[in-house]
Amino acid sequence: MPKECRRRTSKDLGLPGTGLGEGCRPERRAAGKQTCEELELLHSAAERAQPSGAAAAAMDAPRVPQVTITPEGGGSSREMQQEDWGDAVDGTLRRKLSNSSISSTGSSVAESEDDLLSDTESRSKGLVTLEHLLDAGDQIKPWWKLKTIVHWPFSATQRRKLNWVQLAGHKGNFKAADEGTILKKFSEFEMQCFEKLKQDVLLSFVPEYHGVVEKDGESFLHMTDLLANFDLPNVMDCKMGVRTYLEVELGRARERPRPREDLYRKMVEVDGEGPTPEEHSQRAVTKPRYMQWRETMSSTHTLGFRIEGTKKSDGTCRTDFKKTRSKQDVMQVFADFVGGSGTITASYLSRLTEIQKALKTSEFFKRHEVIGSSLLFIHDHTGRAEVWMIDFGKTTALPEGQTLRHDVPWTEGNREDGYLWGLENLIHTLQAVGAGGTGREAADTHTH
Ligand SMILES: Nc1ncnc2c1ncn2[C@@H]1O[C@H](COP(=O)(O)OP(=O)(O)OP(=O)(O)O)[C@@H](O)[C@H]1O
Ligand SMILES: O=P(O)(O)O[C@@H]1[C@H](O)[C@H](O)[C@@H](OP(=O)(O)O)[C@H](OP(=O)(O)O)[C@H]1O
Repeated sequence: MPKECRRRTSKDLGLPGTGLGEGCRPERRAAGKQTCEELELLHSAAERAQPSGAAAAAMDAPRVPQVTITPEGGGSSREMQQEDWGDAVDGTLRRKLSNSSISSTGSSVAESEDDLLSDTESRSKGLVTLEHLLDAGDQIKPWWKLKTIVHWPFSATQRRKLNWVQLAGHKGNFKAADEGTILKKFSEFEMQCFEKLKQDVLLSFVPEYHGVVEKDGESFLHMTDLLANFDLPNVMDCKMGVRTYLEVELGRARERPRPREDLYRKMVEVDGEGPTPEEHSQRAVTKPRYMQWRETMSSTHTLGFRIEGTKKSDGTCRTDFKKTRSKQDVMQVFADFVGGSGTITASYLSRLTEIQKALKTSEFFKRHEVIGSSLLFIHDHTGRAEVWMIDFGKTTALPEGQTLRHDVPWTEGNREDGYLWGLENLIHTLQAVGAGGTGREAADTHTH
């Protein structure tokens, strides 16, 4: 998601009480970022420029367009110059694209580039300790603009640190809150989604949302901790869809390629032959290039979802699924995760079927491009098993009147995300596990 959107302060949003310097990074904004309103404009403009391809074919053989972003000028990054804008068909759009910076992690491309050495280490790999953000005496300002008032009845015992499971995202994105709830770094897109979901059939499949809270000029989304009522939970995060980056990110990368050394290093760690000779020579890759490579290495392209991480009740965590691509590999991970329990598998399947049904009737889902969102699987020894939809940091509204099918191939401009197709494959995969499959015998089942 737009990182600056996540980090916006009350003052950015026209609210009283905090200074721009508190919590956010105004100097980074000034260095060429854009507002969420501008991003919405971008989406609309991109739509006008490339109307929906309305891919009619069912998604049984996903086409993955080759959208390769290569730096200009023999592979070196190029700063967009003011005079370049003169070439633009739509100068406003191009200027905004050149300034955009999008991610759902709360750290901008510029920030990541400032912080190359720590990127890999900064992503959560499982068990984390959440700090309580607020002290008992802190006053929470009502987020009046959003018509949300947050009450904060803190007691000393509730202020203890929380041992928690975070299978994806950047460390530090979450804080502990009062009992049974957590705080996630603010994202305007995610906040808007939570607000809209209040009136949607998907409401019972997303964490309960308690509004926005603010501390030291930084804003957070206050939501239910889905792990709170489990005893030594087993947790799995599956990132849904055939695509993990927004179309607008591609546009920006074309306008202003910014090869990143940290992403190059992450790529080489997994596959020394991943980078092209040019990328090897400059020791950097652009973000969409990295994201596309991640998608093809994992099951995102072949199945429409991928496993991000697992944590088991014995405390072991795994986030090394970058090369888990085939249906049999995915089945093996699931079989291990449910520990052979037919009851757990059946509960998960029943919940997934409910989610699938709700998605097919959801007005919200129809009108949003859902990118980078996950299904969070949680079960424990009591036999309780739940699946929840999380992470709407890159879920963006479509222009008025446009809808998506979510089960047809993506072609640039149609904004399809393949979420429903991925969900169907996920259900089939789990059914195969429930039928006794461990993954080893699945080589002959159909994968794409
Ligand atoms: N409401 C919740 N209750 C319990 N755990 C959660 C909740 N929301 C997120 N998590 C945990 O935190 C992890 C990261 O969540 P999320 O994807 O929302 O963060 P993010 O920073 O937006 O990640 P990314 O950078 O991958 O987009 C999840 O994998 C899950 O383990
Ligand atoms: O899983 P990996 O291999 O660690 O790669 C990260 C992953 O694809 C995240 O989804 C992405 O954040 P967004 O979804 O927020 O864009 C992040 O970009 P970032 O480095 O710009 O944060 C990548 O580094």
